[in-house]
Amino acid sequence: MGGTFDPIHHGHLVAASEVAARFELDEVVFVPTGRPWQKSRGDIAPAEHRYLMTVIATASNPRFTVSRVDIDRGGFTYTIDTLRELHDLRPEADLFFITGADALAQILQWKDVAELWSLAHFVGVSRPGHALSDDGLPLDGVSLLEVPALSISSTDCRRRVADGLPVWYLVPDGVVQHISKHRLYAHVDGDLPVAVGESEG
Ligand SMILES: Nc1ncnc2c1ncn2[C@@H]1O[C@H](COP(=O)(O)OP(=O)(O)OP(=O)(O)O)[C@@H](O)[C@H]1O
Ligand SMILES: O=C(O)c1ccc[n+]([C@@H]2O[C@H](COP(=O)([O-])O)[C@@H](O)[C@H]2O)c1
Repeated sequence: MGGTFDPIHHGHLVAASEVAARFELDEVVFVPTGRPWQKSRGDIAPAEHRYLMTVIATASNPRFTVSRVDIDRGGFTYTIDTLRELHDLRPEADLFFITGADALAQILQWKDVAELWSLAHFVGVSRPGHALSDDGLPLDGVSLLEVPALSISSTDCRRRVADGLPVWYLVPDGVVQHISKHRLYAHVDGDLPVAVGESEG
């Protein structure tokens, strides 16, 4: 499952858990983006913080792991590169790529989209507020799955932190503590950096 995970929340975790159960996956690899080219805001939290929060959030599940491939590659993150790299690392694995309904709706604009279908099977999951559709996508390349609806977004979590509202139970407890310890999201939608005293690496 690829994502900016800024921060990772229970919507991501429930979606991953449900896909793993329905498709009988051995492992779900969470891949935090390095530099997501389609997210226009300039205040994305440093990749190392997004990586650490993803590790913290997934640590208790033996089937969940986290990959640094997109962070370590540098430059903008494209799923075609993610899948090629994961395939090279694990040539024996059948790869599935989990995407929410909003991301799936944009997929025809992704880099080298025609090649994506040969590298992984895509699983589009439902997400409150977004229509889940495979219109225009290859039938054998994509499956759609209804997952328990959690109306949580990273955007809303960041805003809540900036407004002094709790994010307990929206994100895992350890992620609440990481955000608080490093004063992430103290400012959003402004010119100030996301993490006080740090910049995007
Ligand atoms: N609540 C949710 N239910 C199902 N899928 C989700 C949910 N939130 C995010 N996803 C999916 O998880 C993947 C990674 O999402 P991402 O890290 O961009 O989180 P986000 O909440 O959409 O972030 P932001 O609000 O910053 O855009 C995407 O494919 C997205 O569609
Ligand atoms: O490859 C692309 O062109 C592309 C464009 C937009 C998003 N993605 C991937 O989709 C996943 C979810 O992205 P995001 O920005 O919604 O967190 C993440 O793995 C991104 O790298 C990929």
